[in-house]
Amino acid sequence: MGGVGACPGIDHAQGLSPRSARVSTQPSGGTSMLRDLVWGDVQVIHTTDIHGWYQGHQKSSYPEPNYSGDWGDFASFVHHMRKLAKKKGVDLLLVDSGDLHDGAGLSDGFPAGQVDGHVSNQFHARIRYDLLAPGNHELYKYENAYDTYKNFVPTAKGRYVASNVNLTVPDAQGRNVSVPMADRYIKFKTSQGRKVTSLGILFDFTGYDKGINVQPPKEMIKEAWFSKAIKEQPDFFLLSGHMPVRGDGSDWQAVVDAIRVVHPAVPILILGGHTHIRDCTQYDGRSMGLESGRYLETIGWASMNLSDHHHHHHNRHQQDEALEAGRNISFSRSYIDANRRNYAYHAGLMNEKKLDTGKGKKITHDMAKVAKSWNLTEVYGNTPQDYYLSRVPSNDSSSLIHLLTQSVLPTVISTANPERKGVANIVLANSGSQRFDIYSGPFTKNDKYIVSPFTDAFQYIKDVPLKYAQQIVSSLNGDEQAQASSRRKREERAEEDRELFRGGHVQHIFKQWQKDQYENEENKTAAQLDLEELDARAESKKTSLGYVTTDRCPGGPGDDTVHTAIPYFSVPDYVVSPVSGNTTALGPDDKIDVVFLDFIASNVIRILNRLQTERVYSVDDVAAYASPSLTTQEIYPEYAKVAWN
Ligand SMILES: O=c1ccn([C@@H]2O[C@H](COP(=O)(O)O)[C@@H](O)[C@H]2O)c(=O)[nH]1
Repeated sequence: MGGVGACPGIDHAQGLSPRSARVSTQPSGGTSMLRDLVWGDVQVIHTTDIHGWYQGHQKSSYPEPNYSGDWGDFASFVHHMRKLAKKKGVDLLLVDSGDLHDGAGLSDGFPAGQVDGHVSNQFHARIRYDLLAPGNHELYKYENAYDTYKNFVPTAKGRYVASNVNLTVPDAQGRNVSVPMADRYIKFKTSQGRKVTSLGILFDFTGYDKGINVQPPKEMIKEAWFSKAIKEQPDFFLLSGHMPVRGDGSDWQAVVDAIRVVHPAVPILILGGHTHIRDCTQYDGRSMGLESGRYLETIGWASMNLSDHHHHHHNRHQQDEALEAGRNISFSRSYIDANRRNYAYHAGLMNEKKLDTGKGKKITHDMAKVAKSWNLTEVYGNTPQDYYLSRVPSNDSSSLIHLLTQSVLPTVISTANPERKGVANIVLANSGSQRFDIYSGPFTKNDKYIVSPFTDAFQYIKDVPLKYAQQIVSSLNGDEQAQASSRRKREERAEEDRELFRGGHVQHIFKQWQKDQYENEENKTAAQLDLEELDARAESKKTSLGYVTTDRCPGGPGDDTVHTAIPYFSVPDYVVSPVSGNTTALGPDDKIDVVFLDFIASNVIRILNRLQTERVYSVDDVAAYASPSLTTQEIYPEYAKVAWN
């Protein structure tokens, strides 16, 4: 990695000038906080887990301005970088690793009758990619998978690769047949004439819909087509896949091993995804795997130098390969904060105004048009302050969970059933239903898809004695200390985590990553810094908040911007509102309504039956609560209309 330093040729003052109405605050620090990209003779720009965030992060509270670049800005960046690569006479490839939709308005806020992700996929397709692969979110619902297959894959012009995913589709005669979602593998030549073999591999995902099939990667490498695909020697393998580059649930090492049996030395570059983290590892001295975050916050950069050892026009023999296997390739990686300032800096432009291309501006403009016609810009109310998912303890007044349990649920849900008016209640929710911070300023329709995206309904069990009702949440959360102190329990937990992962769940992994970053930084603060530095850091902390990545790749820190880790406090899995109404008059045997999300109904019933033996609760005791029906997606809009206007 290049050191921290100003880029020659950048006009810092102008580089920081505010640009758009979208975000009035600039990204953290100045360009002196940026680390240079390292170019080799092959480089990749990588996106993964965009989840519908094509309009970028639009709030001005930190760290959001760091990720304020939208898809139009990214298109302009790619244009300049491709030009730069051409000038340098090197290869630059653009790769995506799936999960294009589910998570923001431009994918999920579509009008009735359309398919989730259809329109946002069309925006994705406006940038030419060299390689794409499917994610698990493309496969939860058959209609999304089919729409991707029918309407998105063809736009990739032979560069969408699905090595282990099949769909069942009607053939010309109307009979159902199982077919690969896209090419199993592809071979192509780069603009500098290098021969590339590519795969697109999804992790061992089990949560797919009917009509879809995913083959575990470890089975896939035994297929005859796989042997055929890797037989011929390319200049390098370029593999994309919705699978973390290492750790639980990562089968990349198995794929590398399978290739190494045939090609001990051919360079392998892997672009992964799924867990939403920034990460990098090397499988051997001639391969590297990069994972590039989530939500259009991070643009990954991977580069390698092949020319030191190996001219790509030469035919290689196995013997030469074996010789080369002992020689390492120099790789480099960076995690670019997705904003205009950083794009301009890395593209070597004088300032961010120089970034815009006609195509980029048109994409931004067209997205705004869609957002307007879908009412994504509709403002429900003005949020008075930031509310954080995990930046503060969950009993802090700036906690989103505190807001949810103490204000939103009591205001919107506790009073939602006119027939139960006057009957006290508690409202239970799983904290996992909450997905993102709420930042001060307008709370829009777009925000509802970001903050509380699920459409889980509120149900209730009536007449539960208060003394039992009040114990439900702590029972649901379990006794963690007892779990942690038991080895057997820990192993059970690992098994549970593996199953969660195969079903597609990753939230626990991302949270652990956030926690590690904060703890690393806290330890550093205590051990390495003197008081004066601590003061200076406290001052700069507010504006330099962001990811502080530690990975397994050489070359120093990978984040392209120097950041301070965001504080992290864990949140209990289940949370609850206070008992509604006048509680002073209530005794332990008085009966109240227990309201909860349908998503957690079976757990609530099980726990109630554990807490008491007076009666056996079952699904027959459960009824819809809110009338008209309100889902988790609607609670903030409803609250904003009442409390933030
Ligand atoms: O309908 C739903 C689906 C999921 N959740 C919550 O999400 C997590 C899983 O998140 P991943 O990112 O897939 O790991 C799940 O545990 C629930 O807490 C939900 O509330 N409603």
